[in-house]
Formats: sequence, structure tokens, C-alpha cells
Amino acid sequence: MRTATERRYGGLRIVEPIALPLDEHLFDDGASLADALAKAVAADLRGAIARRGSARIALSGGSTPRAFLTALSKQTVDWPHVTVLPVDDRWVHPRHERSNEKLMRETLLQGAAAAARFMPLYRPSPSPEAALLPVLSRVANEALPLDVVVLGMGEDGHVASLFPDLGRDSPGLREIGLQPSGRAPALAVRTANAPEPRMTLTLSAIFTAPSLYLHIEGAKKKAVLEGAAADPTSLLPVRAVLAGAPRPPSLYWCP
Ligand SMILES: O=C(O)[C@H](O)[C@@H](O)[C@H](O)[C@H](O)COP(=O)(O)O
Repeated sequence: MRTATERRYGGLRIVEPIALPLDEHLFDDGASLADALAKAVAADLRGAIARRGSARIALSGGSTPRAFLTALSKQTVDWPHVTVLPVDDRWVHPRHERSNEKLMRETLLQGAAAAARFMPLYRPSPSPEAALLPVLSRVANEALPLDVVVLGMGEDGHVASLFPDLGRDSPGLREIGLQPSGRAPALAVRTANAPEPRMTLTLSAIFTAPSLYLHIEGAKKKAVLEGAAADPTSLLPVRAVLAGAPRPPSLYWCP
């Protein structure tokens, strides 16, 4: 029985096992998951600060992480030494209801955690493409290497703003977004799967973090994830995460 398959990113040849491992943590409900994930992430941040004097964390937005972000805000961390950035953001004003920056300011950046340094991906520019160079420079110079990343996942198997149709109009974007290393740390994205343009970190940036978490809730998302983990021909972005991550992500999930 074949136990490995090959994937190519341009000249890079990735040999990956057929069924990809998952470091799985199952919880009864979102509240107990949020508390456990907040404690684990806070410990990672304290460890990075102890080793290097500072910590950098990239967090996903959307609807799932609200309870986790609020729980993380309450953890004991030396927040002035922490840089927080979104894994991705919608290209909307930071006061817009769909802004991930707005979500993080309302949940995580409260109380003592408000002292953390926040690095937005959104800038007052007409498009993410027009803002890409300054975002690339700031992420590369001030956010990398990351210490912790918490990814969510859509029911279509997207992570960050790396959607299944990435590269449909411009094939090179798929390689930039999903190649495990050696590519630009951020990308401007337009997709049929979301109502607004996006700015997103790429896997090259995401995989700089030694602590990588995948936070999903619901049986449907779990089925999508397991399907991608088991199918070496899957083109879902979450498969590229499982196949390319330097170590299996820690899956925190509840039905
Ligand atoms: O901007 C975003 O939408 C997120 O960063 C994205 O990657 C999110 O993790 C998934 O879309 C899941 O979103 P839900 O939690 O809303 O299902």
C-alpha cells in the first residue's frame, strides 16, 4: 500500500504521507475549548517572552474564535511584550462589523491585554493590492518569525484567506499562498467565496511559528478536515497546512 504521495510547488517537491497526522484535542463545548486553548496559547506566549523577551502571535478572525479571544485576554501574560496581528483581514474599515481588527480590539485587546502591540493588516488604502508593499515590509520586519498562530477553517476548507479558488485568475498566487516556505509573507486576495477583498498571511509566514493551532467547531468542519487529511489528492488549502506544517498542528475542536 502506498504510504506517501508527491506534491510539487514549482520546483519544490514535497513528499507527504497519505493520511496526515492530527494532534487532536476534543472538547464537549466551545466554552471549555476556549478556556483550554487560551491557557495553552498563553503558556506559549510566556515561553517565548522568557526565551527572547517578546512574543508574536497571529490570530484568525471570523465567528468561531470570539470566546477564545475573550478567554485569552484574561490570561496572565506580559502583554506589553506581545505583538498581535490578524492571520488575515477583510478589506473593510476597522469599525466595520466584518473587520477582524474590530473583533480583536473588542475581545482580546481589553484589560491588561490592551497593552499588547497590535499590528493591523488593514490600511486606509483603496485596495489590498495597493497596500501590499507596506504590509509585506512591516510583516517581514516586525512580525516574523511568529511564535504562535491560531488558524480557523471554513466549511470549504479555507484557512486564513487562502481559499480553494486561490490562483484561479492568477496561477502564481496559489504557489505564493500555499508553498510551505520561501515565499512572500502576505498576499492580497480576491475570491468568489467571500464578499470583500482580503489581505492574508501566507503559509510561508504561518509556518514560522513553532506553535500552530487549528481551532474548529462543528461536525461539518471536522468532516471536511478529516477528508482533507485522508486524501492526498485534496487541493483544499487546509490539506496544504497539514502536509506542509513543520509539525502537525494542534487541533482544538468540539462538535
Ligand atoms: O477572516 C476570516 O474569516 C478568518 O480568518 C477565516 O480564516 C476563518 O477562520 C474562517 O473563515 C472560519 O470562520 P468562522 O469562524 O466564521 O466559521
